[in-house]
Amino acid sequence: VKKAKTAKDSNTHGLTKCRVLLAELEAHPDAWPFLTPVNQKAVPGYRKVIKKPMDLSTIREKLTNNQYLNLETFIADVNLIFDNCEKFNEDDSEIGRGGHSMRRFFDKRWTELLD
Ligand SMILES: Cn1cc(C(=O)NCCCNC(=O)c2ccc(F)cc2)ccc1=O
Repeated sequence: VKKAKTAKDSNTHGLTKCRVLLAELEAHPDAWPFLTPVNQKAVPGYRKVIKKPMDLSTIREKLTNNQYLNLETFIADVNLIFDNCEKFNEDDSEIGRGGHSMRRFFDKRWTELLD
């Protein structure tokens, strides 16, 4: 029997789904370019082109610090990783293909986890 949803309940369930989704993204074979912030000293042009860098370790930090209000704000940061990747990398490159692969995986998994 589905309990009446309070704001707190939705938040808790939403955050549990964030933890599940983040763990799966971190464990994905194509996750390696996205596990840590892009090294802006080592990657020419990145600082100028990408206005809002994002990566899985930063999302992990924000989740640990309770900085995500709900599933939507979490999904927005994950999509930022993939949008940055598409902006900076050719589709036909190792990292570009990895970003598309991860986005397809994420889209499938969060829609499966929806209530
Ligand atoms: C998302 N993006 C990443 C890069 C990039 O060059 N990233 C370097 C990845 C180096 N990191 C690793 O190799 C690694 C990290 C953790 C791990 F557990 C195993 C391997 C360049 C453009 C771009 O748009």
